[in-house]
Amino acid sequence: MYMRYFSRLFSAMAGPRPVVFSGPSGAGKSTLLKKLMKEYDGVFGFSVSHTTRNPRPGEENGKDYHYVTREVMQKAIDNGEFIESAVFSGNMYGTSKAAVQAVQAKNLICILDIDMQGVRNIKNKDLNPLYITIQPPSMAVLEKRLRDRKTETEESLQKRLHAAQVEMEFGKEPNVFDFLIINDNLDEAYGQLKETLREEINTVKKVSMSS
Ligand SMILES: Nc1nc2c(ncn2[C@@H]2O[C@H](COP(=O)(O)OP(=O)(O)O)[C@@H](O)[C@H]2O)c(=O)[nH]1
Ligand SMILES: Nc1ncnc2c1ncn2[C@@H]1O[C@H](COP(=O)(O)OP(=O)(O)O)[C@@H](O)[C@H]1O
Repeated sequence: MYMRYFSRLFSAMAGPRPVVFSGPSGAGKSTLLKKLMKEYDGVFGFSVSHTTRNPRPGEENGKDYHYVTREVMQKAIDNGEFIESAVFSGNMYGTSKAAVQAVQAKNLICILDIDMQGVRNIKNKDLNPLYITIQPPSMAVLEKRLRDRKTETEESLQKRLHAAQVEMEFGKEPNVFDFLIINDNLDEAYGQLKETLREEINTVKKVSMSS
């Protein structure tokens, strides 16, 4: 009872509750997140992860990711600068403490886009986020979207598809995610996402209006 009270009080002091987005590569996480952040400017802030993968055309260093070498990333991990890190499809990815603090310092809802290893690791930390999994309607649709995105080589595509099967199973595990959204029709999935986050959005809007 007291524990729950104090953990709520602590969360309130740390600002709004962060939101974790997970799900297979190609499920539509970035598409949905970008729409959300555009519509609700000043409500959400993106936790900019570090990665050793190369930037894609149109991606910006410091906005989509911090693009770093393995050496730099490993050193920062060893220095205790990361909340969590993982290897996905042969590249390192991780959430730095600074990335989350930068968003929380502005009293915004911190959005994390992380894989299932990240979800497992964050569960053991005191971030206390809401967990949302974004899933594709089927493996065939996922493959088509990933191919049409034209960001992957055949090799990295195959790695992503393999990982996607595991991520899809993980999405069904009980007691991991608070919400599951199937991204079939984009507008419908986006509507569900907004509905899911309505309470959080209204809380942040009220606080920013009263300050
Ligand atoms: N654990 C963890 N996973 C991350 C992080 N940043 C991104 N990811 C995940 O890494 C995977 C690959 O991301 P990316 O290379 O951008 O490819 P995409 O998901 O196909 O657009 C996705 O599942 C992301 O959710 C992070 O900081 N930590
Ligand atoms: N509902 C949808 N219908 C059709 N295409 C979609 C839909 N959602 C996303 N896409 C497209 O599918 C591809 C993968 O989406 P993306 O947001 O990059 O996924 P993720 O961030 O989960 O890897 C992108 O090219 C995107 O434009």
